[in-house]
Amino acid sequence: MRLVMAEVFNSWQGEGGSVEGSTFGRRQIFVRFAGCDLNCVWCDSREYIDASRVSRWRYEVEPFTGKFEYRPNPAELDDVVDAILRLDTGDLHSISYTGGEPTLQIKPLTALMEEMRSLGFDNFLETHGGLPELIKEVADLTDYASVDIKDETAKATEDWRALVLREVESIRILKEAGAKVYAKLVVTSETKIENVRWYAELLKGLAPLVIQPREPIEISQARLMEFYREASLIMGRKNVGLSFQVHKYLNVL
Ligand SMILES: C[S@@+](CC[C@H](N)C(=O)[O-])C[C@H]1O[C@@H](n2cnc3c(N)ncnc32)[C@H](O)[C@@H]1O
Ligand SMILES: Nc1nc2[nH]cc(C(=O)O)c2c(=O)[nH]1
Ligand code: SF4
Ligand SMILES: [Mg+2]
Repeated sequence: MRLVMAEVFNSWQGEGGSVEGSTFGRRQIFVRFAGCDLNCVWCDSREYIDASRVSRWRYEVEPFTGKFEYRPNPAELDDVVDAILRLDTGDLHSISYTGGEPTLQIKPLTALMEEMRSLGFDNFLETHGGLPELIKEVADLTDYASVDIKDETAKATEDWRALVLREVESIRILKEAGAKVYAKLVVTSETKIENVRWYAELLKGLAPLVIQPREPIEISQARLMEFYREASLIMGRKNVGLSFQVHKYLNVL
């Protein structure tokens, strides 16, 4: 089976903060799929959005060396499994499937999640959650999931409100399948407080929320904490947390 890959590397999870279901600070192997159907203005993986332009993929040869080997796309699934197992440092919390959007290549994603689970690994799905019908196909294979809520200011797609509703549906599907799920909202200085209230109402009683400033950070602390407070008043003070892309500050992948 073939798939269009971006990269495979070993690092620790830099996002998710401390809410229930977060894998922040845990050692993972990141399997980044190429291709995305959205176009968030602040996407830090932009070079992988158009899969037709990702002619080769890379895998780290030794953790934290930044040394990679390159292979042409499409990748053979077995080669991706080999790259993951070669990077197994014996202390892995889980395997992170990210991208681009991993659910767009649902067949190879499913096969990979099945294979890694059969080898005794937990599966962490990092998804924009905009494709609930595809989420259904991997929900039973998902142990942990981070599902984005794409704020209006992400400009991810035309009908952003419909996207948010699909993301909430994906969270529900994953929860019902037994996964530990949290929602991640990337905010900017332009994010509207009334939208934060709307997201919080949708998530109340469903899943905890992390609020993650868009990097590079341009939102004020005051504004960030205003969003935090509004969400907490609606969702409950134990169900909201902050998340920062900590790996970027420590210059690790
Ligand atoms: C690159 S995306 C890939 C997974 C999936 N397509 C998604 O958007 O959730 C992984 C995570 O990085 C976050 N992210 C990407 N660029 C960011 C930025 N500039 N600032 C903050 N978070 C960012 C996304 O919101 C998402 O939670
Ligand atoms: N260390 C580290 N943590 C991450 N959390 C989410 C990431 C992503 O790009 O999916 C990511 C990433 O790229 N690196
Ligand atoms: S959905 Fe994820 S990969 Fe796609 S553009 Fe947005 S942040 Fe980037
Ligand atoms: Mg990243």
